[in-house]
Amino acid sequence: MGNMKLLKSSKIILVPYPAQGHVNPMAKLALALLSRGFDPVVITLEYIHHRIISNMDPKGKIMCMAVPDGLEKDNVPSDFFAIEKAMENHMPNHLESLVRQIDGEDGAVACMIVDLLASSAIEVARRCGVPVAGFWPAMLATYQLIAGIPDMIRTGLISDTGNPQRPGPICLLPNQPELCTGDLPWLIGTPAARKSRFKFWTRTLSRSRNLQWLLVNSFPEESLEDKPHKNPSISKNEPFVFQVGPLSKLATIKNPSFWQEDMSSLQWLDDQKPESVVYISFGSWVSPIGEAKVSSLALALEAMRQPFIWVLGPAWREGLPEGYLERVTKLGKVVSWAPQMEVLQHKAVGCYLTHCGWNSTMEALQSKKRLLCYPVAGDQFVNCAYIVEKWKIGVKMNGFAQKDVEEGISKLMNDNEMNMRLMKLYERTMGEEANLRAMANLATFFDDLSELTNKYHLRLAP
Ligand SMILES: O=c1ccn([C@@H]2O[C@H](COP(=O)(O)OP(=O)(O)O[C@H]3O[C@H](CO)[C@@H](O)[C@H](O)[C@H]3O)[C@@H](O)[C@H]2O)c(=O)[nH]1
Repeated sequence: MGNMKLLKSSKIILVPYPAQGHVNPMAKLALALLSRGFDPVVITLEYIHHRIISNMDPKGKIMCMAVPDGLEKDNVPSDFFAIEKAMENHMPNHLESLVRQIDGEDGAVACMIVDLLASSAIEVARRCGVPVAGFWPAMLATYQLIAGIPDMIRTGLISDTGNPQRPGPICLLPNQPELCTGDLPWLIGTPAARKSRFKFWTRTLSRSRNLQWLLVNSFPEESLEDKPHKNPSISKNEPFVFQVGPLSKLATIKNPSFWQEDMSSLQWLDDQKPESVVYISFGSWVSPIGEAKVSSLALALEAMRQPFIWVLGPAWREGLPEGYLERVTKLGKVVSWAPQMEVLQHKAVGCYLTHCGWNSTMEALQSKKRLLCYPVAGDQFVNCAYIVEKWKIGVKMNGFAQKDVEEGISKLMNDNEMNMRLMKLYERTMGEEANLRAMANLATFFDDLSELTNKYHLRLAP
């Protein structure tokens, strides 16, 4: 009897990193778990918990819990290092008590799924004796870049503090776009900031090395192997990779938005001509691109009489020329936060000027919209290389002078074959067959997990 009860461990704890582009795919994974009969519990830092709790879809089905973050009330960290501090110094002990409490005496937790960027939670799972899988919310190619750090140091491409020693190129796998050392995701900000980010990644890597599984939010076709596999380029002590995405297509629910979506965007779009509008958003996470660029883009759109809908948070608006918003009321719409998926699906939107965040990229593909790429930081340069060079469903912007914007839009809209490529890529990555493959990968993970958890609990049972 004891065993019977123990085998019923059905809770799966999910720990996302607290950024919109990380919480969204994790919520979709939670839904997929729910539909397989598990009870997902999403645990986030307090300040994020309060924002997503009322937007978590379907209501009441996915349990959300908070851990204290050590932040003053209403103090929302927007800075990478402030979040790192909260996740490293504050979260682990609180998370550990919470996990032990949920797990109870009979081991109710089947496993924890932890975003690799929240890697302190991997150690918590290990301390609690709970099986743990890693989650990578982006392309497998960007994970491979991080996992390749020891090799890059060994071959002298980068120093042991992550500093590029020569321009590149970096070879990932055959038939992949060529990258240069400038594309490495930790090269953001001052030399000291770059070093700290590099440290963050080496620590992430050392904690995730011995994971048994890694779930990746990308489509099986992205790499050479469709089935769950060990990373071909790296040593045997690596997790099994399960490509279970893109989760934006696999589980269709509304994103648990951190901010209120401006729904008037959709009515405004209803009044525009088909494919006439540029949607502009740089995601939730990158630092402002600077007042000069915002101003230049704003003036270019106005001079071109180019209809637009532009997501601009308060910190970004300072770059707008004086009186701009009043001047362009008919031409464009500036919002603080948009219902992005609905906007992208709207027939009035012709293309998307994007920072190339992975979720935005997948949502654009799902909506079959072409991309004007302006990568800013992190994995966005790699994503951009795939969009422009490998898949050819977008063009890269070099700047925001009127000439650049005109050239970008006209290249995009006059390329008659781009639509065809979009359709084909959509089919290959999100069509019925692709979905079945991603589901099958997810199912293999579940099988693996239940085999392990059964053994695990049987072993614990007297
Ligand atoms: O007005 C808006 C703007 C964005 N979104 C949503 O916010 C998410 C943004 O995700 P993403 O495009 O991945 O951008 P970030 O939030 O900036 O994501 C971070 O995390 C991603 C996954 O690791 C990385 O690929 C990015 O480079 C990194 O900046 C998407 O689901 C959008 O639909 C909205 O709902 N409304």
